[in-house]
Amino acid sequence: MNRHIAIYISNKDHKQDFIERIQDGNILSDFSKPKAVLFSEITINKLIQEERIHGFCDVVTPTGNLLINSSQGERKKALLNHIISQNPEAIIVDNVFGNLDIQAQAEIEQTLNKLSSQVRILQITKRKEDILSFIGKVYYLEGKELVELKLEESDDAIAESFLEDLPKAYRPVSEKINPIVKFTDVSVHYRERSILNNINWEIKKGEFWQLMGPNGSGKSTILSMIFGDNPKAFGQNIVLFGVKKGSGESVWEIKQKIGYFSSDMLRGFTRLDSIGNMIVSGFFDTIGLYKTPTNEQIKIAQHWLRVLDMFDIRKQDFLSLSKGYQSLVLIARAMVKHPPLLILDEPTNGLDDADVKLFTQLINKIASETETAILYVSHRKEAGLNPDFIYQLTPHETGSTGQVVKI
Ligand SMILES: Nc1ncnc2c1ncn2[C@@H]1O[C@H](COP(=O)(O)OP(=O)(O)OP(=O)(O)O)[C@@H](O)[C@H]1O
Repeated sequence: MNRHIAIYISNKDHKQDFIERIQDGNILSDFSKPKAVLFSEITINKLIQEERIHGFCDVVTPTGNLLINSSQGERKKALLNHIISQNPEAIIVDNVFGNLDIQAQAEIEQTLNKLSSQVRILQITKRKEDILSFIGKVYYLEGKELVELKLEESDDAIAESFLEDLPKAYRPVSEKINPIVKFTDVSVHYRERSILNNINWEIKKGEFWQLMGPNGSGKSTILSMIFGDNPKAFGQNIVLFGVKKGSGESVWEIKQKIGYFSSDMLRGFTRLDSIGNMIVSGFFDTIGLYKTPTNEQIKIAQHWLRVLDMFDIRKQDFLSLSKGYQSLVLIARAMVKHPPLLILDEPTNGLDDADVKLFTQLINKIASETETAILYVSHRKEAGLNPDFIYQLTPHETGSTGQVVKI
């Protein structure tokens, strides 16, 4: 009999609590601690905490960098190698492919496949397409009970959502701000390692781009030079919104023109705030509302609430929403000021199948109804999400080069 099982969960299932119940032996006792080891971003975040406190942790990356200075993929591969070296009886594999590039996904699937002849594997997944090939039975949660799922019989269709038009531009994107982003011969090194080599790239008004590249190829480095205050941007030929980076504009001025959403943000919000306040706070780039919004700002935020069909629950606590609905609110928060550029950094990581479909509908709507350029960074090509162009990074010894892939 096949000993390996998957549990297909949704965002309503409170994954972390569920995993803790398993680890404590309250359910599926073959996978309790210390028999089973957890392969999850939850483990990686705990290890990074350890690094912050002690300056090191037991998991060593191939580059020798601390986990905190490693790319998402490097972290995951390092954790899996560490787990294998511990010779566990069983492994709980959570969100196995999140943040991994196509090659790393294949490598990890192969490693787990090999391990599956000696080690029992319990996969926890929110995406059907991620279910590992050697899994025997798939279950879902009904309350606290596990019920077998017949994949071929399950129906994932969702209704058309977001029927109301998006609000008109708060401040229309000026004709003069074009291109929105321009990199000319941008190269980056960390110590003696070359990361980016002569990147030449332009994002024009209203364009929808996907930035792709293997783990560690420099995607986050590019984003941090646009959105963050990465010192590596200093002295480079980067023009953002018509102004050369480093010529006097503050990070705050740049952030005013960018809407940003990353799945990591879902972990960052802990304070109690209403859904409505969360959206309005996007005008001020703050978490929580400290300034009094103008009537116009309130009207636009209310319009977004209606688009999301959340007007009637606007006073409800943001944290009471499922992760998928929190993502939609945070995208509205990023868009409320109608920025020239919307950055979506691994936005679907951790979302379930139904929420990804809602996300896709909302992003397609933003792409078709606004002048905002979209920069979407992900390894996944989500079905139904249609960027105009892909900018592909290809790693070399001398740093990654980039090329535009026509779709
Ligand atoms: N502060 C730093 N010091 C040293 N090396 C760094 C630092 N920040 C990033 N790197 C290295 O630069 C490389 C590019 O990292 P980056 O996070 O930009 O890649 P990525 O394409 O976003 O990867 P992923 O898809 O895995 O998130 C990695 O090898 C990483 O280890």
